Amino acid sequence: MRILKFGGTSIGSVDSIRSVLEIVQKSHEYGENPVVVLSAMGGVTNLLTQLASDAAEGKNFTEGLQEMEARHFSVVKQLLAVKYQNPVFTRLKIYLNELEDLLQGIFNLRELSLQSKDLILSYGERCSAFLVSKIAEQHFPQALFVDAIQFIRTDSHFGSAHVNQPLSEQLIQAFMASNPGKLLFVTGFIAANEQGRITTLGRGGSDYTAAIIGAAMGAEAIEIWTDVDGMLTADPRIVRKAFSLPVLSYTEAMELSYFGAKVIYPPTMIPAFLKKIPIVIRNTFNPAFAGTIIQHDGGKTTLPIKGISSISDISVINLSGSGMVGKAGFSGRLFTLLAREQINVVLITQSSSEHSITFAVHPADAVRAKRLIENEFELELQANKLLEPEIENHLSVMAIVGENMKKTPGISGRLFHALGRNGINVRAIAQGSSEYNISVIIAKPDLSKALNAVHDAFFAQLNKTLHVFNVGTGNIGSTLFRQIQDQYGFLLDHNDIEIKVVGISNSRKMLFNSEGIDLGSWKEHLQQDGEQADLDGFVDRMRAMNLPNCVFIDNTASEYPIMHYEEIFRSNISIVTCNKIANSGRYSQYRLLKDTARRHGVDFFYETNVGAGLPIVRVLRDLMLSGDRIIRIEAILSGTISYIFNNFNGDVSFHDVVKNAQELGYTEPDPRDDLKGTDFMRKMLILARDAGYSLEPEDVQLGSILPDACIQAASVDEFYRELKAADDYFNDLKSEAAQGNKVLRYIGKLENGQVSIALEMVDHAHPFFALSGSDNIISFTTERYKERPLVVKGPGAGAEVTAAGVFADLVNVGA
Ligand SMILES: NC(=O)c1ccc[n+]([C@@H]2O[C@H](COP(=O)([O-])OP(=O)(O)OC[C@H]3O[C@@H](n4cnc5c(N)ncnc54)[C@H](O)[C@@H]3O)[C@@H](O)[C@H]2O)c1
Ligand SMILES: N[C@@H](CCO)C(=O)O
Ligand code: NA
Repeated sequence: MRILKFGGTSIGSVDSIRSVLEIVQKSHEYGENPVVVLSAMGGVTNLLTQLASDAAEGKNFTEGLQEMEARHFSVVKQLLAVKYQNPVFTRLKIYLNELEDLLQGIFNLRELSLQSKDLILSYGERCSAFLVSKIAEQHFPQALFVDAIQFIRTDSHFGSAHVNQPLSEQLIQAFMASNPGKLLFVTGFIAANEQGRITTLGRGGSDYTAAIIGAAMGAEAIEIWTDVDGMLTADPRIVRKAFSLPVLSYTEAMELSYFGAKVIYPPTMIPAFLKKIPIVIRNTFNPAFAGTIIQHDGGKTTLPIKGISSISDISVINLSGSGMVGKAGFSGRLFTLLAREQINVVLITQSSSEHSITFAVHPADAVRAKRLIENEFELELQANKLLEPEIENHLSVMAIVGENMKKTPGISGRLFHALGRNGINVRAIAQGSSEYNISVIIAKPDLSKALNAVHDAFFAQLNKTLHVFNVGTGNIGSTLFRQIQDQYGFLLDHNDIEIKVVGISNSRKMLFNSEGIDLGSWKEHLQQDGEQADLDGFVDRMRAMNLPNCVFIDNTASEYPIMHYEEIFRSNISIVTCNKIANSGRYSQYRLLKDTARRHGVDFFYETNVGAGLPIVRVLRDLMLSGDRIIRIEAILSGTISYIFNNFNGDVSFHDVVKNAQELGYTEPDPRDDLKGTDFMRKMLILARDAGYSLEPEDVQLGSILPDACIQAASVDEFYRELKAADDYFNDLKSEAAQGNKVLRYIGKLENGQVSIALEMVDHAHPFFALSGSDNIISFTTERYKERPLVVKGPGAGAEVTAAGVFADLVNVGA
């Protein structure tokens, strides 16, 4: 036999009642008649509570009664054939008249006892169960309405009565034996005391009814039909990626329910737990879904934890002082006191030095708890053996739960790594020795970030989400967006990485969307919905959004974003940048940024600072980390100048080749940065620093390829005019080289801690002779690559290869 319990939302509307009957039908086809337990129609219990208190306060309750009638009558009209309607109306009318009389009595007396309130609430379940039984009777002649007051016996603790389990079981068994072959529709939540007065079972009451009947009948399962897909890994309103768990043990379900998950109320599980009857959580609105089975063991699963639960508002009380050290009985007194005063202690931690005890309570209890402690420990306080108890508010508890964590090392490591990497400070920690649960206390504003980060850390085989804030939407930025969009599905399917661009800014506008900006139409969105750009505001907003796995990408050539790098790292946000200015300014700044990133455990990736997407920064880092020593670096690292010299032949003028390079996206936004050698200087400086030399920009010996007039030009346009005027100068250079069968190459060198860059003419014997397009080349001569250097060569400029390099850095964040 199965017990099917339907909550208020499941019978809240005509459509949902239809689904309920289909579910009953299926279950009926499956085997014997199920027992159906019903709550009041959605919202009716609240309505009745309101009516009762209105009546007690002498307020008019007629309108509410009419609403109660209308809700039930409208179901009758829609779901019962006309010929069956009258007797049902009559019976409902009788209930409603009784209810009205009761309310009138309360109104007259201006008094509402718990006993009368239970009686009033009982009409919710009685009307719903009766009504649904009558609708069912049209298809199932064996349907029978049952008022559970006939067989569930409780004490007289009105409002939340205790069930007399043995007696109730006997009565239930007797009732079932005398009603064979019936399909029972039973009222949930309500019962009766020994005098036959109506009582209610408190929170989770209808689930409890189902569990009691299930236990009495040794049911094969108790199905709790609700409006969610079962127990989820986390609160889906906060963690979008939360998913339904197929199997949980009773203990796990209790731990998860204790902190937050409102799907079931743990005490209702006890009768089922004792008889090892599985409880299945199912969704009335998605009946095809299997839901969650709560059973004796947690099932076979590879998941290290089952879920993450939380309480968003909690207060912590901290007690410290020498008075507790080595004093047996101190914590006994403390917690006995709190228990006696009905203060629920959510979590306790004590350090092994025994110098302090920290415990968490609900905020409403905090001040009272502090006063109680002050009274109880007055002597200790006076003698300074105990310091004033301190209350801290605005905190949350987050707990990871699962039986698999038992005896599995590394679980807490993973938890704290995820928290630490995201800059979440842990205020207190508790782990029960049962090892089902590790709880941490954190600041309330961090809760959402913590839940998401920890969810990703434990369920990462399902994917990790990188939240990207990008400044700069020019050549590189816009190409990167296109690449991310093209690659989105692949990354998700094959690497379980999801990239959400949640903030975009250029120098005119900025736009945010924590769900991710549609990269197919970012331009239009930014144009239409963007706010006025403001870099301070952009960074502030990024921090305020407080998203997990957050990455700031700098795709500008501006010095302004760099001023924020340090505070961005301090906010535990990683940075990926193709902007070379940060690493090629003062050495102290380079050092500070690297150290800050390291101290905060976040990534600072800038592969595209040298040779665009070519692996150069990475190669140098690996050489250094593995203990190699750089003897010499020789390189051509200006894609623009490479392109120019490779295409400055025949009749074409130097001026036109430069223009071409700019059109092809090789140059810096201001091409003089390339031609003056500034861009190359920056790259050599970055390499030298990464190789261990603390050089300043002025330490680089920079030979120019431009005549002074071009360098001094006031604007880009004027620069191009000067360039045209300098045609002869460049033609002379070209023919001089050609005469010696040589080519022009702008070559950088690092040797003995010295960096120089100079224009050279090289012949075919030189390894840099044969280059084409915008190719870069770099050769590392090291202790290990001494005879033949390690060489990296390929296109070192252009939007595609650069954006691809930024993209690669991005996906490596947190790897
Ligand atoms: N082109 C290449 O091959 C290559 C290779 C490696 C690195 N890079 C680097 O890529 C970066 C971008 O180059 P690009 O060609 O895309 O430049 P671009 O001029 O096309 O785009 C620059 C973008 O930055 C934005 N911007 C400038 N200042 C800003 C500010 N203060 N706040 C917000 N946004 C701001 C602009 O609005 C624009 O959207 C440069 O740092 C360059 O050195 C380029
Ligand atoms: N402007 C740069 C882009 C690559 O950093 C170049 O020409 O090399
Ligand atoms: Na590179």
